[in-house]
Amino acid sequence: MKQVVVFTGGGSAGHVTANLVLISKLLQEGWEIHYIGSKNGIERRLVGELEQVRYHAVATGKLRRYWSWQNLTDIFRLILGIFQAYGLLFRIKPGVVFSLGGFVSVPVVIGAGWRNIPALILEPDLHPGLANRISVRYAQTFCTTFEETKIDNKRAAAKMKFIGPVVREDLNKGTRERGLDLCGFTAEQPVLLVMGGSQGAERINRLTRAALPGLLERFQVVHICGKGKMDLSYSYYEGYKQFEFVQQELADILAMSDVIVSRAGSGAIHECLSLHKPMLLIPHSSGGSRMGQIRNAQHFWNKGYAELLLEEKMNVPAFLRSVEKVYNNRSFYEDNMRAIDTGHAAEQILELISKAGSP
Ligand SMILES: CC(=O)N[C@H]1[C@@H](OP(=O)(O)OP(=O)(O)OC[C@H]2O[C@@H](n3ccc(=O)[nH]c3=O)[C@H](O)[C@@H]2O)O[C@H](CO)[C@@H](O)[C@@H]1O
Repeated sequence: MKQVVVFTGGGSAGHVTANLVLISKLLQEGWEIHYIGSKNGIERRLVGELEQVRYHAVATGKLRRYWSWQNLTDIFRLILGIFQAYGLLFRIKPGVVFSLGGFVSVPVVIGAGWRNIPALILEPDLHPGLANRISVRYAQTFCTTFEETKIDNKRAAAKMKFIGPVVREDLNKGTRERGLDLCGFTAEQPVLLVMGGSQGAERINRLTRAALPGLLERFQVVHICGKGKMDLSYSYYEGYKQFEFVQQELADILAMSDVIVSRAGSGAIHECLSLHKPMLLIPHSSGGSRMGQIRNAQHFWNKGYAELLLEEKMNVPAFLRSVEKVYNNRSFYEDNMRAIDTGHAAEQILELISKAGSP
C-alpha cells in the first residue's frame, strides 16, 4: 500500500520552496502526496505545476497582533479552515502531515493534532513565526533551520530538533554564461543581483533605481522586482535588466552574480549561503513575524556571511557604500561561507517523515 503524506504551508514562496524539494524526493519514492493550501495563495500556483500532487484548498485567516476589523472575519475563516482540514484529513487518511508554516498551515496542523496524525513542522526562520508558535502544541516534532532557534514554551522546546536549511538543489546547476546571455551582459564587468524576496520589495526597488547611475559605474545590475513592480521607464539604462519573478532561470542568474542584495527571507539567504555568494541584507523592518528577517540578517552578519543595512539607515549613499564594501571584501564572506557545511537537512527530514508515516 502507498504511504500517504499531506504537505501544507504558504502565503509566500518562503513557506513553499522547501516543501517542493521534499515533495520531488518523496514522489520518486512512490509516496501519495496531497497539499492543503489556500484558494488563491502562491502555494496553489507553485504546487499546481506538479501533476502528481493533489491540491486541496481550505479557508484561511491572517493572524494579526494588532487590531483590525478583518480580525473578526479572519477568526471565523480560521475556524472554518480547521473543520475543512479536519474533514480532508479524514478522507485522505495520511500517515503524516508536514508543515512549513504560514497562516494556511495552522488549521491543517490543528486538524492533524485533533485526529492524532503525527505532524512535523519545519521553521524556516531563526525566530519562529506566529503560525508555527500556535501550531507547535499540536505537532509531534518542531524542526529548526537555525541551530540557535529558541522557543519560550517548555513543552514546545522539548519537541525541537535542529535540522538545518532545506535548499533547492537545482540552484547548483546554473552557469555564468547562461546568466550573462539571458541578461545581455558582458563578462568584463561584475554583476550585482538585487532581489526583494518572493514578492519583491517596493522600498528596495525605489532605492535601487535611485542608486542606478552610481551602481552602473561599477556593476551590471539584474533586478528581480516582484510581480507588477517592474518599471520599464528604466529599460534604456545599459547594463540594467529587470524581471518580475524568475523560475528555473534563477540558477543561472545566481551563478552569474558577484554580489547579492536581498531581503533576509530564510530561503533566499540560505540559497546564497550554499552557493557562497556575498550578500548585502536589507531585512524587512515592519513588526509582526517580519521581525524574523532582522534576526536572520543579524545572525548572518555575526557569522561573517553578509553585510547588514537596516531600512531606517537606508539611503542612496549608504547603499552604494555597503554594496562596495561587500564587493571589495568578497573573499572574506566567501571564505566564511565555504567553511561551513550546509548539511543534509532534506535527507534528515525525509527520514523523519518516513518514520512518522510508517504504520
Ligand atoms: C515578507 C515576508 O513575510 N517574508 C517572509 C517570507 O519570505 P519570502 O517568501 O520572500 O521567502 P524566502 O526568501 O524564504 O524564499 C523565497 C523563495 O522564492 C524563490 N524565488 C524568489 C524570487 C524569484 O524570482 N524566484 C524564486 O524562485 C527563492 O529562490 C526562494 O526559495 O518567508 C520567509 C521564510 O519563512 C521569511 O523568512 C520571510 O520573512
